[in-house]
Amino acid sequence: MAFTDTIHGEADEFWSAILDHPMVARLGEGSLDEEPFRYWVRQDYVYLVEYSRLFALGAAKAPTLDSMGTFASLLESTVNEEMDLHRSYAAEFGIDIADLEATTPSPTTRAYTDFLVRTATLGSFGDIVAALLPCMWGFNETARRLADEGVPDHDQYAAWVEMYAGDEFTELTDWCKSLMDDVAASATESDRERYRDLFRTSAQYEYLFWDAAWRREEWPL
Ligand SMILES: Cc1ncc(CN)c(N)n1
Repeated sequence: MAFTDTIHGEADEFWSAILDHPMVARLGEGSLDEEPFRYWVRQDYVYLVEYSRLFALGAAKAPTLDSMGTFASLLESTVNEEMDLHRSYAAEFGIDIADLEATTPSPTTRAYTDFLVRTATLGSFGDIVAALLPCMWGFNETARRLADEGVPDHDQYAAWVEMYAGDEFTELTDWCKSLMDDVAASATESDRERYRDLFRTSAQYEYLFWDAAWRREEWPL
């Protein structure tokens, strides 16, 4: 059985919990207040800077030229397309780019990105794919399920749903799933156990990232 089929049930529990979170549910309904969303935009921008390093490290460790090329284009599209969405949100909110880039990462952003970059630095190519998978699968699944209920009647939230439910992001997610399946097919049982653990950790952080935005989490001192 393909690796992503073996974790499908568990993954689904994470995506359902994320969908039920009030931050996500209200974004989908178009009723989310601007403040938590502004917080999310700032935190996600600094998250994406570190997340992009995952692609650079993935390209460096890629076992084939084909996967090296895809990691390079994922790096390019994150920095120039996905982050453009955030730059356009910032412009609409009157936040300038220097201010956006100077955002202090929250405890959750810091912990999540440290986990990703540590995994990419010390781990194998398979470890990188396992830690990356929930970032793509989770966003794509969340946005597609929200889109199934109807695109929110709110320009900024509609743009969010359209970007992450769109064909390009869906294709990249499918590619990431099949890459995970290929890597896991030739891995040992203990490698597969580690991939599962890395997948779970990133999926937990995906939930916590939404929750931190909802609570507008800050450092205590
Ligand atoms: C926290 C988080 N996870 C995933 C994605 C999708 N690249 C994102 N923008 N932010």
